[in-house]
Amino acid sequence: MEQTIHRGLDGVLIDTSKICSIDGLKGELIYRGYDIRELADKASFEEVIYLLWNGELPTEAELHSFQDELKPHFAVPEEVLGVLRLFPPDASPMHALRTAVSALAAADKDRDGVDLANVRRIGLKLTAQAATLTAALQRLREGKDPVDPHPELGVAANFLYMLSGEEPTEAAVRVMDVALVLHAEHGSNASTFVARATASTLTDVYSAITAAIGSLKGPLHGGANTAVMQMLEQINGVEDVERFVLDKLSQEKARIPGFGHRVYRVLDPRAAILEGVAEKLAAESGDAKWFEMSQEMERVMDREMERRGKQVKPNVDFFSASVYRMLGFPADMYTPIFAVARVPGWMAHLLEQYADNRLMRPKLKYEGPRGKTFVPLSER
Ligand SMILES: CC(=O)SCCNC(=O)CCNC(=O)[C@H](O)C(C)(C)COP(=O)(O)OP(=O)(O)OC[C@H]1O[C@@H](n2cnc3c(N)ncnc32)[C@H](O)[C@@H]1OP(=O)(O)O
Ligand SMILES: O=C([O-])CC(=O)C(=O)O
Repeated sequence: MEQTIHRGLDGVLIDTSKICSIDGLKGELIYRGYDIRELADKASFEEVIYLLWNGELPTEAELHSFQDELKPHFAVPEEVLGVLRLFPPDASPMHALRTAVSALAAADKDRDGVDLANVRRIGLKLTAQAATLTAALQRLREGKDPVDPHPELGVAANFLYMLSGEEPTEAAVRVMDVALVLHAEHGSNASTFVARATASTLTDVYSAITAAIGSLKGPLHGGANTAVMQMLEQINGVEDVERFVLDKLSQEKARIPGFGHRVYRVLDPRAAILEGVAEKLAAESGDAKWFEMSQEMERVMDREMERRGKQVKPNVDFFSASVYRMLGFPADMYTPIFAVARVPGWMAHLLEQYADNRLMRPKLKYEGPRGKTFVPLSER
């Protein structure tokens, strides 16, 4: 029987889900019924985590009790901080984060349980500890000791606190919160699919999240935010953007990081929000260089893609790069920060997967040889 091949699983529905809806033609992103624009404007990261895991926004009392549940989980065992020290400074921080998250299983007696209460407990732990590990990693790369988590702060504020050792301003926490909310969830993207496929064997949460971090690292996925800043750093100001883009596009199979998306044919709504955040930060800081270069690149790409008849617009990784730059983060830390934001999204999908599991096992169309005669080793 002739079977259709969907390379890259393009357009393939693998299951039903109640978590996230994306309309790539309208540029619409919805978490559990709420438009991302409204959530980015009005909700904290913790409210969004609660929403993703429970299907409803929390009441004030529910939010406080959720925050209280999360706070004790930030501390990371000393041995796991030691895992971060194993990596040389020039290794991608995603290798260190992935390995340390995997090592967190060592200190967890109930590391294998996939009943929903245990999955949720590990979800709280990984949400808090991904932030701690990412901040600690950056401190170690700067030759400084990690800062213990603040017992009273949530994810955005604690992350900034553990980076600098100082309580962050309300404005910085708000920008961080918006970035975390925007990156928290995006349907069956590559890393979430990997998390769900891994969990579908009924293996543990640590294995699924470790696999997802490995998938997020790639330059076609979360790794693109680092690649965007590394690209901007190669360009000599706004005047040089057009030359750079045209040079790049003249190369075969060239991809400009931060542009294009498997689902969006119009502007990614998260990119539009981050563009606004970047513009505001540029005006406040007086350092508009990265924002202006990004805007010029968007203009040149719009013109060139339209000329080529392609619908390729900025994605979430494009303007997050200049936002993170203005918050003072080094380029290669952008993808670990994406992972911190995405852990709760992955966890929402693991809760859904474990609640009603079916082993994921697609097929490949075999096109190799058949009927070969085995020749003994001594005669080959
Ligand atoms: C959080 C996230 O994961 S968001 C995505 C982050 N990734 C990036 O920013 C990396 C750069 N972008 C890309 O490589 C791609 O756009 C992807 C991988 C994200 C999506 O790829 P696909 O859905 O497979 O689209 P595909 O690669 O088929 O592109 C369609 C056309 O647009 C063009 N195109 C797509 N993205 C780009 C880009 N970034 N730069 C230049 N041209 C592009 C391609 O040349 C292609 O044309 P062709 O059919 O003539 O070859
Ligand atoms: O949905 C995708 O393919 C990639 C993406 O934007 C995300 O994971 O945020």
